[in-house]
Amino acid sequence: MAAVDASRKTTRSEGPATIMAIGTANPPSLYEQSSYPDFYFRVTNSEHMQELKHKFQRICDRTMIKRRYMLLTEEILGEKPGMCSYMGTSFDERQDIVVEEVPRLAKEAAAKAIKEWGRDKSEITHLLFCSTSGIDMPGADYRLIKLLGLPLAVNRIMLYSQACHMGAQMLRIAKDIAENNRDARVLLVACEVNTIIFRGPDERDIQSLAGQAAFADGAAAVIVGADPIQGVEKPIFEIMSAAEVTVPESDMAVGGHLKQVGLTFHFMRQLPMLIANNLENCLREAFKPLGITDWNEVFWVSHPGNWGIMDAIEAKLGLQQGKLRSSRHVFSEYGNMMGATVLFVMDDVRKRSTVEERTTTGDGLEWGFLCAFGPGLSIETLVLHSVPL
Ligand SMILES: CC(C)(COP(=O)(O)OP(=O)(O)OC[C@H]1O[C@@H](n2cnc3c(N)ncnc32)[C@H](O)[C@@H]1OP(=O)(O)O)[C@@H](O)C(=O)NCCC(=O)NCCSC(=O)CC(=O)O
Repeated sequence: MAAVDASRKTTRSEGPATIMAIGTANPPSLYEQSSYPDFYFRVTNSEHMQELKHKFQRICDRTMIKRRYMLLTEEILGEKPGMCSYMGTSFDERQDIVVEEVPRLAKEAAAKAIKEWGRDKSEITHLLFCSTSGIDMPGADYRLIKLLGLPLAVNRIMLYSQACHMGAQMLRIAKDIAENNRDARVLLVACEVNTIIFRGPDERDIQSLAGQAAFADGAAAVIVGADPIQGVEKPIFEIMSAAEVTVPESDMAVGGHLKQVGLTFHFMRQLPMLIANNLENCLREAFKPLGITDWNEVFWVSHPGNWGIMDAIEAKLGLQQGKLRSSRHVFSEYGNMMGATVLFVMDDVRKRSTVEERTTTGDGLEWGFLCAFGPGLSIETLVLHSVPL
């Protein structure tokens, strides 16, 4: 028994899982939201639907997004008529793109994270990859290993088709791996290429139009490990705890279905209130061990969802203006990149903290709350600990 105890002790980490590097990437084509309706109605041959175009313009304006990146261009779409119609059979057209492009964009983000980490890529022990697009065998994780030249001994996990809470879920899984495997170094990647969701307009499907107005492409990569090597690895945040809750009877709140026509998308108008009403319990549970009950005492790393969701969270929880500054900034500059978005927000919080000469990586505060929500309704939460700057 003593030998088992000793062995368990030596195979586990001493300190908490620590975020050591973050890299992000977007495809080159940048779309200004103000002119996106012109692009969208032109490429989908829908200029005759002027009333719907005006509604789409209103929806685009209401998102508060300024610009977004998208892999798709007029040239690519010109060769993909199925994708430009509302419900044309188009699965193969989409797959041909995303199977190649998801690992390619992921590689860009991962290479930046590895560079910041400062150690050799051969010392990555685990790879966690999530994407809403590009289901394939072997998967995008396997392609990424080859593109990056990682050792074939890397332990891989690939999760497809789950959407916006997955970046946070990857952090939860990475925490368990890092703390249960001494010296593990986990590369986690969330990569979203919304080619799978692009489709032409239809006046009976405003929820799909809202998706066309908000979703965007991006990849984020994070390196997580415990007991950082002093002088080599630089901690950004420590992960103190992680949890997921599923809100009962809320499977219709937001979701999608992968079909021959690509990924369909729906969301309820009540989504902002549903999220805000359920977040306080998550906060209470997460911060109970620390005795924190004032949500302005912590820094915030929240998946934006949409502008109304952020407004509802601020109002319901009495957050001071500016608590969701990074979430609003990322949403307006990049749109909703599903699972990757919350990792962009985390990157923005630590970079802004440096630029604004704060005392810690978390806006000058010690403890932070990371949250993301997606189909289920699934709410992922993490408690983060900042480090001094
Ligand atoms: C579409 C929105 C801009 C609407 O914002 P507001 O409700 O504040 O604005 P608004 O009321 O003026 O609505 C603008 C127009 O859209 C219409 N409209 C809005 N929501 C609708 C809905 N659910 N069903 C049908 N119509 C809808 C309104 O009637 C209005 O039309 P009219 O102008 O004719 O009166 C916003 O919801 C948004 O940014 N959505 C992006 C997509 C989204 O929410 N994704 C979920 C993220 S959750 C997430 O990230 C998790 C995940 O996806 O997994």
